Amino acid sequence: MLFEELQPDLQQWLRSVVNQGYKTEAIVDSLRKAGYESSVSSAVQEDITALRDAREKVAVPSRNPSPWDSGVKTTSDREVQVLMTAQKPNLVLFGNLLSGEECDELIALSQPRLKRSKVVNSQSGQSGQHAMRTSSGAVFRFGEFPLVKRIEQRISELVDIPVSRGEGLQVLNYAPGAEYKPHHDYFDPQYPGSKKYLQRGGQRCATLIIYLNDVEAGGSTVFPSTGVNVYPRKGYGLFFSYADEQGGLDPLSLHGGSPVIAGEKWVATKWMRLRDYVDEKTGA
Ligand SMILES: O=C(O)CCC(=O)C(=O)O
Ligand SMILES: [Fe+2]
Repeated sequence: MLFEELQPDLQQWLRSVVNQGYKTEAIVDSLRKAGYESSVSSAVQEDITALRDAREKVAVPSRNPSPWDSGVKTTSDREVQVLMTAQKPNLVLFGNLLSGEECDELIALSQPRLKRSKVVNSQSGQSGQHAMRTSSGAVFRFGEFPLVKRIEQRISELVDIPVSRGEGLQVLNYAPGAEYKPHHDYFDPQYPGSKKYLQRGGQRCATLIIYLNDVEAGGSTVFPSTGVNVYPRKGYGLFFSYADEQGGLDPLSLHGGSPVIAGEKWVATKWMRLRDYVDEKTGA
């Protein structure tokens, strides 16, 4: 039985017990005790093996000493705080990444071009509106405004990924009730719709979400497979990486923007590729 065909609750439980290191026999045994038929419990054995293999292939090995050990990272124009790191998934929470004025200016620049956000259909590769992503968004071309150029340069120095490997900076706005349901930012190579995206700069390997305002309630960035939950704070940034050169992808990077309960939420997202990114419209 394919992992995707299992009940979502069962998928989540399996991920969690595999991540906690439980042995296959113990997991299957628990399923039997919980009343699952033996045909189901034996069918999930393959899924368990696949989950474990994927975990072992996880991107970005931990570096020792870590580049974040000093708790700050000084770029050519800013001293950014390193507030928290994790390895599974590999993430870093930054403070003081943007000033309050920079956040406000980015929101103002995006406002005239906000449009309902889209998602990519994994089968067809077409992008379109979907209930799983109910934000509005705007995309900037490389260095389109001096502020965008400055932020792109700062991000590149901060996470050590060349500007040329970044997709255009996106600003997203979530009204109350809007959300981005859990998803992976990488393109799963087993789906036909991923092909054309993978051709433009290779796999997506990392994401930086910059929070542009404080949200009154809700709107956290949540990683359901690990229980990590990050609340938006103006000027903070959340970086996570999930793909390596060998094709390893980290399923634990599953994440979403939880529904805004009160107020609104503004973020800027920078997605990064393994190779130089080729823009669809400009071809460069
Ligand atoms: O809004 C968020 O917290 C998540 C955004 C996100 O997942 C993305 O832009 O890829
Ligand atoms: Fe995402």
